[in-house]
Amino acid sequence: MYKFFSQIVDWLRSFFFTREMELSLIGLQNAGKSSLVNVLTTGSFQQDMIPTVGFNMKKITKGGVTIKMWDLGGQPRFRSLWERYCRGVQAIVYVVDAADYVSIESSRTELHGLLEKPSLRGTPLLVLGNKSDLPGSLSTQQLIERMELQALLEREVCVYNISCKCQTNIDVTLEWLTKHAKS
Ligand SMILES: Nc1nc2c(ncn2[C@@H]2O[C@H](COP(=O)(O)OP(=O)(O)OP(=O)(O)O)[C@@H](O)[C@H]2O)c(=O)[nH]1
Ligand SMILES: [Mg+2]
Repeated sequence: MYKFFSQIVDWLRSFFFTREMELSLIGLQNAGKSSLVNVLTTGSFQQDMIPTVGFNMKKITKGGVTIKMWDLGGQPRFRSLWERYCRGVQAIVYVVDAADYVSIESSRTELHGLLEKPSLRGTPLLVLGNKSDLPGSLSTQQLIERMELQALLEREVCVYNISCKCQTNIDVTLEWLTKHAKS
């Protein structure tokens, strides 16, 4: 019932006060970017996902903010697209599989390589350690260390542990995003 009323309030608010933002979801294949988009747009999690080919775009309106999300493919052949789709967005959302110790180094290298691009200087970064439901997944502190996030000095950086599967910390993620909308 509460959900129903909040949807109506969102819908009414969207006519009068909607602000906008654009963000890009980046990260290695299998990190859970498209799963996050699904959870944000439909509220549901799917185990069997098809890897993203190129990119997809989805829009949601939450809390008076319309968020345009570019969901990029994480396979090596699509990573050259990342910079282009991160230019001019209000936030870069970098998703990491926090339970995959093998790929974390490659994830760190890709992130730092991307953020070196002058066109992305100063763009706020939200790092999401996904799959916190899996045993042994990295804590936020471990993620900060393994991803060398303390070395990123020229921008706002925030880190959360999330689980798309259990919908953990999806609310704080959304809150962070809507705070970064254009005023
Ligand atoms: N246990 C668990 N599995 C998850 C979670 N989020 C996503 N997955 C699984 O991880 C796999 C990859 O998810 P996707 O959302 O397709 O990953 P992606 O980052 O979009 O991958 P690409 O499109 O190839 O870049 C799927 O099997 C999902 O079911 C989570 O929070 N917990
Ligand atoms: Mg995908």
